[in-house]
Amino acid sequence: MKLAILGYGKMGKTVEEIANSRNHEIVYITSDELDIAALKKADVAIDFSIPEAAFTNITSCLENKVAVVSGTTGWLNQYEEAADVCRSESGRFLYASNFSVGVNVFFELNSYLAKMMSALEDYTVNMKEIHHLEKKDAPSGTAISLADQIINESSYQTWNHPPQNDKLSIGIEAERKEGVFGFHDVTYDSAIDTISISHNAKSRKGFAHGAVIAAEWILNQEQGVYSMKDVLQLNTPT
Ligand SMILES: NC(=O)C1=CN([C@@H]2O[C@H](COP(=O)(O)OP(=O)(O)OC[C@H]3O[C@@H](n4cnc5c(N)ncnc54)[C@H](O)[C@@H]3O)[C@@H](O)[C@H]2O)C=CC1
Ligand SMILES: O=C(O)C1=N[C@H](C(=O)O)C[C@H](O)C1
Repeated sequence: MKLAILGYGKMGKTVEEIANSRNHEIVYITSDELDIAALKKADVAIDFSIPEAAFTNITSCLENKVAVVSGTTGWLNQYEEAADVCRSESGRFLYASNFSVGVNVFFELNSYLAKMMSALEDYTVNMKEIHHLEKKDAPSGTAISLADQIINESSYQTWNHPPQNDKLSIGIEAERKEGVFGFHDVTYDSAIDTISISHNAKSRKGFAHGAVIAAEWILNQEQGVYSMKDVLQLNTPT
């Protein structure tokens, strides 16, 4: 596959490593505004840039018939607009707040647990994420996905950060700490006991591996707006 890497920071460099190990050809790397002629040499672009650049990077790919996989967080207020551009350009677009296989299993577990807990009124849910000091956005995209999954399965209506004590809103705590690649915890608490599920990333390799797998997958798809659920086809309980 001919690959473009949009955003050559911590994730862009890890994607390069994984893509090389899977014998893909990297035809374009940028950490700046796109050179469209160079971009058009790629079959698929992988975007791990900054919140301010993600929307333009994604829509430029779609307008130039390059399939695009994005993991940049902090720009999702424009997600529906990007999906509309994908549809009107008959393009291929996949976004994931977290590409690691383990987190995608954790997402399924989170939805399942939320459904089970929704009838148990003695418990309140709260969430915590911890990331490295350079992270620009808070709460993390993954934490927002986890909160949205709980909202879909329960009477919670929204989330807030920093956390407030509110029966209708899920409190999300965010901590920034040297060397943490990504930690997420969902806790249900009552006067009697506590139930917690958590995921801890040991490096950035899982995120980059998932993004390259998604790029390989989207290369063989028809036009559409996709998620990691489509790629992984996890065997989830109903
Ligand atoms: N979905 C997932 O699995 C994961 C998502 N992320 C997200 O990916 C993003 C990048 O993370 P890191 O690599 O850690 O950040 P980073 O700060 O190390 O790298 C971002 C890079 O983008 C570059 N950049 C700035 N303007 C650009 C533009 N117009 N076009 C292309 N690149 C541009 C910056 O110069 C920098 O090199 C963040 O939003 C982060 O939250 C990070 C890890 C996993
Ligand atoms: O910035 C990061 O590093 C990460 N960002 C993503 C997020 O915001 O959820 C995914 C992962 O947790 C690492």
